[in-house]
Formats: sequence, structure tokens, C-alpha cells
Amino acid sequence: MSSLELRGLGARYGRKTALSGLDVEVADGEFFVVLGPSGAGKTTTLKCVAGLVDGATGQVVIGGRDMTGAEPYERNVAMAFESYALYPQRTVEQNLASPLRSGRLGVWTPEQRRARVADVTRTLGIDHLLGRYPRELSNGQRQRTALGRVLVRPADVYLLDEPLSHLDAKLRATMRAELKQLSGMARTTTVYVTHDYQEALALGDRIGVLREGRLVQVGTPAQVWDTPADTFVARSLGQPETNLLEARVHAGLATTDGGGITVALPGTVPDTDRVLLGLRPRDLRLLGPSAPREDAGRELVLRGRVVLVERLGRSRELSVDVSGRTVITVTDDPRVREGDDVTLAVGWDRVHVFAGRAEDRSPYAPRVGGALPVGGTR
Ligand SMILES: Nc1ncnc2c1ncn2[C@@H]1O[C@H](COP(=O)(O)OP(=O)(O)OP(=O)(O)O)[C@@H](O)[C@H]1O
Repeated sequence: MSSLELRGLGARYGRKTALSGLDVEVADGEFFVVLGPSGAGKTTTLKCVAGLVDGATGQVVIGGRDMTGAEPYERNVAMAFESYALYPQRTVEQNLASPLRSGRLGVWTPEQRRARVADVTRTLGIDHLLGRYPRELSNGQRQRTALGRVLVRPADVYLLDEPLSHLDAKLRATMRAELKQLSGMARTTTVYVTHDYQEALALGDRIGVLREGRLVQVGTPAQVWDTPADTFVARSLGQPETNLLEARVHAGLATTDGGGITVALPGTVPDTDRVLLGLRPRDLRLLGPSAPREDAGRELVLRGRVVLVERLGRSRELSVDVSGRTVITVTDDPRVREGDDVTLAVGWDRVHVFAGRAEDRSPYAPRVGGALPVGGTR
């Protein structure tokens, strides 16, 4: 059990900067998720912690000990890569027990080894496969076995690189729940890398959002969900993606282009004439055509016409034309048809205000607050 501290971590591959200025403290026993798109530097972050990147800069501190420059085996971390290797000529049980036989991890009696392997395989749902060989396993079972090989080792820090990526959606959801349980039981400090926001929200005690080698936000799932640092974070979390509506600012009010939607801005908006209003599709409630007029400003109410209905399993994704702007929302109501007039409502604190606009110098506008309770559709 150990905390993990990264101070000013940086890494380059030739002239390419893969990571820069990464600062984060992961508490003892915390499950920390690094979320980011392909190429953001997620794997590189784990490799730096494990001591596998030549020329990495900054410091890695594990359990209060400065490990910068220490050999990988001195760091007592266990890392699982996305592509796993298993010994083909050994059974699942032998594969799992092998790290405990090496002697590096102390002396384990056969009973202790069996107990540890049984613990991990039960949690991973592969305890009925102990006698099988890798070739007799499905891809998902193989991936779980390989993950088991990592988790079976007592380590100060587990480093897990997209361990569920090869599983089908259903198994992924099950495994996610099991992993959560496992981390709860083991309370071993874990850094878990994924590009899947649902995994991040479900598993992370905290999430660090990585973009182009930099951490752009670190917070609890609720913090990054409710107060995304910028439009990149807002759009990284949630499917369908957050609606971003360009608006012009005048006298403390933001009005979307075309004049359809107006909201009052928080005092924190800098001196800018443009903002983006962020609305999560699932935060918008469909009130139906007969809903009463705006209810004394309790929520932002938008009126529009459904232009497209797409099925998403049991629910439906609606594209709604609100005074010339397309707003995406999701509903479970099967009666909604294209051409229907609808009313959407969203809590004021769910109307995110981002300064600037999409084409500004930085493509990502910072969040400056939630809307004030004034406004609506024309
Ligand atoms: N060995 C290498 N040589 C050169 N460039 C590399 C090397 N490994 C990674 N990179 C580059 O460094 C950046 C970060 O890579 P990294 O593998 O850490 O990203 P990632 O977030 O894990 O991506 P993915 O989700 O696709 O695995 C990318 O631009 C990548 O192309």
C-alpha cells in the first residue's frame, strides 16, 4: 500500500513530446483513472511510473520514496498492458501462480499461492477455468486471465492499461462492476487507463483527463461531470456529446445566433463577446407539446421541432430544431415523431457557459460557470 506522486512528469519520443508537466498525487489505496483519446499519452504515463521510458523527466514518488531513476523491478509496481501474454503450455492456474513462484515477491507456500489465485480468479469470474490452457479460452477469458496475472501479485501500485478493451459490451459492464469490487477489497493504489468515459465514471475515485500529454482536469467523477474544465472535457464525457451552442453576449445576456435562446451569464464571464452554451443531451427533459409555459424561471425551457429520431436501443436520440439551432436530446418516450413540436427543460445549473468559441486560438473554451436563472426561447 502506497501513495503515488508525479511531479512535473515529462516524456519525449525523439522530437515528439508525449507528456509534459504532469503533476498529480494519487492517495494510498485510491483508484485513479486516466481518461483520454488515442495518442493523449496514457500508456506513456503508466510506462513512466513503471520506469520504462528512457529520458523521462520529472519525479515519480511511490510511498514517499523518490523512484526517479530506479530500475523497474525496484519500484514494486505491477503493470498490465493492453496486449497480454500468457504461457500457452501452462494452465490458467499455473499462469496465475507463476509470478508468485519467481521468488521476487517473497516465498509463497503452495497453500498461500492457491488461496491468492483462488481469490483473484473468483473475483474475475474465471475460477471454473483453472485447469484450462490459454488456447481453450475465449478472448475475454484470456484477457481476464492476463489481468489476473497482474492482480495476483501484491504490489504497491497497479498500472492497468485498458484491461477491458477486448471484451464485448456486456462482459465489459460485468467486469467493470467486478473490478470496482476488487479495488474496494484490495485497496491497492491503482492507475487505470482508458478512453471509455463510462468506465472512467464507473471506476474512478478520481479521474484525470489527459489531452495531448497534459492533464487538463483532475477531479471526482461528479466534479468532472458537473463542472467540466473546458469544452474538451465536456465533450469527452457523455454520449451523445454535449451540445455546444454559439451565443453573442450583450449586457450580461447570451443570445444564441439567430436569437433563439437567451440566458443570463454568471458574473465570472470575462470580457468577451462570444460564449458557448453547453447542454448535455441527457440533462434535457422532454416535457411534451402540452407543457405549461415557462414556470417562473425554475428551469431553462426550450421550444422546438423534432427533425430527426434515431433509435439507440430502448431510448431514442432526437435532433430538435430550436430557432434554427440543432439541439440533441435523448428520450425513452416511444411516441415522439419527426415533425412534433416539443418542449425541453434543463436546470439552470446544467447550462454550462464556456468563454470564447470553437474557432478561437485554443480550440477548447474554458468553463466559466453555469447560467443564471433568467432566459428561455423566444
Ligand atoms: N515508441 C514510440 N516512438 C515514437 N512515438 C511514440 C512512441 N510511443 C508513443 N509515441 C507517441 O507518443 C504519443 C503518446 O502515446 P501513448 O501511447 O502514450 O498514447 P495513448 O494515450 O496511450 O494512446 P492509445 O489510446 O492509442 O494507446 C502519441 O502521439 C504516440 O504516437
